Amino acid sequence: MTSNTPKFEFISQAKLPTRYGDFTIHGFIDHSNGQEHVALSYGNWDPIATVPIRVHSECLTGDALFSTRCDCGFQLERALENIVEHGYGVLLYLRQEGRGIGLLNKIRAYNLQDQGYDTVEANEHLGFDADLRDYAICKVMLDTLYVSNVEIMTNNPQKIQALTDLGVNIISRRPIDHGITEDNKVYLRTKTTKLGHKFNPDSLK
Ligand SMILES: Nc1nc2c(ncn2[C@@H]2O[C@H](COP(=O)(O)OP(=O)(O)OP(=O)(O)O)[C@@H](O)[C@H]2O)c(=O)[nH]1
Repeated sequence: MTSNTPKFEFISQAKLPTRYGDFTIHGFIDHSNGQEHVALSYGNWDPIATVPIRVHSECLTGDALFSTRCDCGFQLERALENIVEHGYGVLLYLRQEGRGIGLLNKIRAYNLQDQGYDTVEANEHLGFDADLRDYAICKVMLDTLYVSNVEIMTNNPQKIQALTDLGVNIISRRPIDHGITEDNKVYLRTKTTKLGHKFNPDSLK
C-alpha cells in the first residue's frame, strides 16, 4: 500500500441471482488489512431516495451453517426478503466475524458460553472487548452505490451511532427482531442488557 493508495477500494461487480431475487454483488477491499467485503444491491433508486439497508457482520455459523445459537442467519434472510419486497435496497456484508474477534476466537467464546459465561464475559475472558467492529468501509460502499439516505434494519444502537459518526445519513430504523429461538434467547437477552440492543422484552421470555 503506497501513500497514494486509498484505504478502501471498489474492485468489481457482477450479477448475483439468489433465492430471494436478482442482486448485484459489489466487491471492496480494505488495503490496511487485506480484508475483502461485499455489498449486495437490488433494484434502482434515485440518489436522494431513502434506501433500506442492512449492515451485517459475518457469522459463518449462522449465515452459512444454519446455527440457531444466534439470530444472524435469520436476520440475513429477513433483510434480503425486506429489500426485495421494497423493490430496492442494499446489504453491506462485512467480513468481521465474531464481532471482530475472528472465527476461531468465536468458537473459543462459544466454548466458554457452553461453560456458563455470557457472550460479553466470554469475549472479555479471552482478552477482547465485547465488540471490536469497525464500520468505516460502509461509508465508501454507500457512496459508491449512490446511497445518501438510509433506513437501517437493525436492533443495535451502537451500529447506528458508528454509522452516524461516519457521516451516513440515517433517516429511520426498522427493527429486525426475527429469529428468536430457544437456543438464542439467553444470548439475545445479554445483548439487550449489556450491549443495549433493542428487543421487545416479552419476545425474549
Ligand atoms: N464474539 C462473539 N460474536 C458473536 C457471537 N454470536 C454471534 N456473534 C457475531 O456477532 C455478529 C452479529 O452481527 P450483526 O448481526 O451484524 O449485528 P448485531 O450487532 O447483532 O446487530 P443487529 O443489526 O441488530 O443484528 C457477527 O459477527 C457474529 O459472528 C458470540 O457469542 N460471540
